[in-house]
This record gives sequence, C-alpha cells and structure tokens, in this order.
Amino acid sequence: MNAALETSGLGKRYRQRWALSECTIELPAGAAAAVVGPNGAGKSTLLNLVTGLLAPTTGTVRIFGRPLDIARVAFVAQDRPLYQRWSVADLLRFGAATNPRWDRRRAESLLLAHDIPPGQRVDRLSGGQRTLVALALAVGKQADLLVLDEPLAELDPLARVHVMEVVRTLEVTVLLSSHVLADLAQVCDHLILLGNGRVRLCGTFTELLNTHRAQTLEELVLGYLRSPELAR
Ligand SMILES: Nc1ncnc2c1ncn2[C@@H]1O[C@H](COP(=O)(O)OP(=O)(O)OP(=O)(O)O)[C@@H](O)[C@H]1O
Repeated sequence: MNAALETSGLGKRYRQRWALSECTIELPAGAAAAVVGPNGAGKSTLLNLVTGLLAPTTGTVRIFGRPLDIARVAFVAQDRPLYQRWSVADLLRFGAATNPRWDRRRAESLLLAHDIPPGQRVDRLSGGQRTLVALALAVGKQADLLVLDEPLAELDPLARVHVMEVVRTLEVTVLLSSHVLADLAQVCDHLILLGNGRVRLCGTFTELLNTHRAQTLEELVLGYLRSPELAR
C-alpha cells in the first residue's frame, strides 16, 4: 500500500543556505508523526513544503502515491490565520464553497461538541477555540493528511489537552510540530527529528526507543539534541 506521505530528496534553499535538505521520509496511513527539533531546524519549512505553501528547491512530495494535491491536505498554521472579523458560520460557509468534498455535518459536530457558537466572531474566541475552529475546517475538508504547525504554542494546559484529544480521535494521518514533548508523546506514534535542516531520526516511537535504549520520548530527543552528531 502507498505511504500516506512520502518525501524524496526534499530540500529548500534560501540564497546560499539550505533550510531543509535531503529529506526522505515515509509515513504510513493513520500514523501521527511528531516533528521535533531545535529552533531553526527546518520544521516549519518541512510542513510548508508538505502542504504546498512552499515550492521545493529539490525533491518531491507524494500523498498516497500521488503528486501533492493541496485539496487532500489540511493545514493548521502556527498563527492560525483565520479571518478575524468573520463569524464561525462565515468560515464554515467559506469551507463549503471552496472544498468540493466538504462534509458539513462533521465540521459542525466538532464545533457543537466543544460549545463553539456559530455566530461568534473569530477575534472573540479564545486561542484554544480558534484552534478547534481550524480543526473543524480541516475535518470538514476531509483531508487525507492533517498538518499542524505548533498548534499548542499559546494554549493553556487544559486547552492543550483538549486539542490533543480532538487530534487523537480524528481518523486521519497527522504531522504535528511542537516543542512540548510530553504533549507529542500522548498523541503521536512516529517521530521525525530534524537538526540543522536534516532528518536525524525517523521512525516509530517504539523502534526508536528500542534502538536508542531510551525510556521516554523526552529522553530520546534530549539525548539526541545533546549529541555531537547534531553539530555536523
Ligand atoms: N523566508 C526565509 N528566508 C530565508 N531564510 C529562511 C526563511 N524561512 C526560514 N528560513 C531559515 O531556514 C531555517 C529553518 O527555518 P524553519 O522556520 O523551518 O525552522 P523551525 O524548525 O520551524 O524553527 P522554529 O522552531 O524556531 O519555528 C532557519 O535557519 C531560518 O532562518
């Protein structure tokens, strides 16, 4: 069966500097991958390439064996750039008008389950509620791959748990970047560790923990980030 996400030799260069290079990864359908690495490691670059927001300098992205089609990918960006003055209902109408596979029932039921009123303006929602609206739009779009760039950054601990629970219950392949390893450990089963614009580790938590004799994701990642290998 085709991988849900497959990148081959993927790279992005800005002038002389490679933000990401030689990135070759495979993610099976239904996997939830944590994208981890120090500031500037290339996490956002990878997510922007996978969602088609950036054009690669080298390499390819395939989703379920086909060239990247942005209709099949949903992106919850770092700053959740939802139209601030629109109401939640306006956003759902926009979702319906711009996505041929729009599933109104799924989008609405996610909002209903979290008591988010359709008439509320986006700029009057809390950070956690805005993230849930972004997730509802992704669910309505029926994307095959859900990509989230630091969706937890501004959220309080309760809202973080809440958003993580929602992500965990979505039956979709997920790529999620965050610096909060404890959150990632709860929701993800794969790890993509980037350092200096390169993939340093890629695989399931289980196999990586076994290979590197680590007990937790935190131990694995911190151990690797402290290693001299990353300085290369
Ligand atoms: N538009 C750009 N022009 C030039 N350099 C860029 C641009 N975008 C990113 N970079 C550089 O590419 C590298 C990777 O950046 P990226 O934003 O992907 O890192 P990141 O891992 O997401 O970092 P953070 O954790 O701080 O969000 C950095 O050195 C960054 O300065």
